[in-house]
Amino acid sequence: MVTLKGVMTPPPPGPTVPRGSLDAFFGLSAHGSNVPQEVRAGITTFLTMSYILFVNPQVLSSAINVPNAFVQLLMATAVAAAIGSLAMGLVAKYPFAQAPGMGLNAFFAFTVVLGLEVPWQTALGAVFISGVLFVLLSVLGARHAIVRAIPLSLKFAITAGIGAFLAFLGLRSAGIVVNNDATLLGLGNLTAPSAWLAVLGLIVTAVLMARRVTGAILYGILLTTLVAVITRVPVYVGGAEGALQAFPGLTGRVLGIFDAPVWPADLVGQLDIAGALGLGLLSVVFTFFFVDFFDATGTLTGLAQKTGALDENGDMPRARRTFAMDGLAAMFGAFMGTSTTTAYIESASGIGEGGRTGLTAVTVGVLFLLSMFLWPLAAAIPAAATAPALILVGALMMEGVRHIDWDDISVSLPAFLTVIVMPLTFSIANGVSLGVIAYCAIRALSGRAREVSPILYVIAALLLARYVFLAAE
Ligand SMILES: Nc1ncnc2[nH]cnc12
Repeated sequence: MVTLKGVMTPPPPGPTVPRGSLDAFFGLSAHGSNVPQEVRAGITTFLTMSYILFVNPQVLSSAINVPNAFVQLLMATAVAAAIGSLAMGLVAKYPFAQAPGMGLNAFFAFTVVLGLEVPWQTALGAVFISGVLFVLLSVLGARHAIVRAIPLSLKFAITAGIGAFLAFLGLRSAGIVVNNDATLLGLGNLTAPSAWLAVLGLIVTAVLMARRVTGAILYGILLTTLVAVITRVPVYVGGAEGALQAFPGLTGRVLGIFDAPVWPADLVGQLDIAGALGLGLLSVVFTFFFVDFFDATGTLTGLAQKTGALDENGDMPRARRTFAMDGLAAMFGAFMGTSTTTAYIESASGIGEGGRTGLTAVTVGVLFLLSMFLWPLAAAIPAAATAPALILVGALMMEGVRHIDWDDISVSLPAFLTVIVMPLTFSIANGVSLGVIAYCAIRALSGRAREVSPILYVIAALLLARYVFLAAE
């Protein structure tokens, strides 16, 4: 059995008397934090997730046909991320930022719109309905009951799996791990600019962290960006010259870093909820809901664990509100014209930087709003500069696996599957699913059926049914 004894992070020492209204609202000193620390954490999280401003429009514009689709989608992404992060910071008061999720956007574009030929407006309606379901389950407490039924060993494994997934995202975005037709994955060309920049950033950031420099991750990102800009290596989308034209922020013209926001008028309010309620779309709505549910459950539990916020039972304070904010963000994002907005695992980088309260998420929200003006500057941060943060945070999130009982195969195999399946299938939801199914199956068939919560059996059966159903489609 895994216990939380000796695992919980004790509250950091520090003053506990609120020193101002910001302090009182967010509980800064109670969490051993302060305004500069939270703002620094917010900037770090924003920088590690700012890629979504460009990647989400890239993915969605293949399915959403409106004039000037890329820029309109960029604005919709920025507003959805801003409102989602502000809501999380102000209502749930956790340092968790939100944005349109990877994976969910690809499912939206390639499977639902291009594959099933569902109009994009109807697909947005399906995202909205899945958000409503999510909020209802959260507020009614059903989601909480499900999370409570998940054993602690799997919760640690979920955090570690997300860490592995994050590291994989970083290694992949830097071109250190690449596609290989024979082996699926292989080592990239380490002398390519993106790869060597990321390796440089990784070493510099790790050394700064080893020397306990506060702000190590943020300095690592900024330093790597500076090297990229000074050396003008082709690490931006479209190569060096393409990047200089596409992102005027790189040309050195001070005014070039600003650009006027464009209101995404062709996207806002275009969702077709009535169309999505049709019976034929039930499985699409269910899939959006299911993936978001387990994605968010994994992400939020992992992040809460990382902030040291879980109580002695492994439960998260203010869970209903927190999850409701995730569902609400999905609803609002669909209204803006983007696929499911959800809590971001990249928030772990800001937490690693000391972010403990909602002020971190509020900072991220404000930066997303500013990025509607400053998006050319945000574009100056190459993926190679944020990759080291993802890899390092991934390493930090592995820490919990030491509390898993590796001598008990009924605990270790499900935990191991949870960890390994997330990066290998590019999905948090798949990792959680296979872990839960394996846990129930092994316990039930090895004479320990009663040690598992009945709720977990029901979930495992539903998850299994979903895989069978998917395979039959
Ligand atoms: N779907 C997702 N869930 C959590 N964090 C993410 N970061 C990028 N995509 C994500």
